[in-house]
Amino acid sequence: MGPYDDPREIMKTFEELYAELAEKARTRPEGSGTVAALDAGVHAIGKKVVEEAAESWMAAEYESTERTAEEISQLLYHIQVLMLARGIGLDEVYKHL
Ligand SMILES: N=c1c2ncn([C@@H]3O[C@H](COP(=O)(O)OP(=O)(O)OP(=O)(O)O)[C@@H](O)[C@H]3O)c2ncn1[C@@H]1O[C@H](COP(=O)(O)O)[C@@H](O)[C@H]1O
Repeated sequence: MGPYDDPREIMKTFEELYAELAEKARTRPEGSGTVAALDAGVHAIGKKVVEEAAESWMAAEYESTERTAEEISQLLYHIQVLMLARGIGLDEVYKHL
């Protein structure tokens, strides 16, 4: 079994994703969807957050656990993009938890 045959090998945490996205925002690599989303702005990102929240809700009501988890992962991604668009760090959110 190769290093990427086990999904646990390529999983990332919430913190790791945020660090990756912050680096994308800083270096602006060609072809990055995150950079495109940040350029589109808070209004467009906000609409994606709402869309993914609705899809998470619908999946939770009508779809499988796996599909629901996938929609939630997309919601978390778009939430992080919104945080970056507003310059909000993880700690600023965590202090309210
Ligand atoms: N985890 C994610 C992630 N989750 C969701 N998305 C985006 O959210 C979209 C999912 O939306 P939908 O399911 O509604 O799919 P869709 O309707 O076909 O998408 P759109 O037409 O709305 O673009 C995807 O097309 C991605 O654009 C993500 N985009 C990027 N990442 C990760 O972010 C990192 C940086 O990505 P880049 O900036 O693209 O390099 C990488 O590690 C990626 O894996």
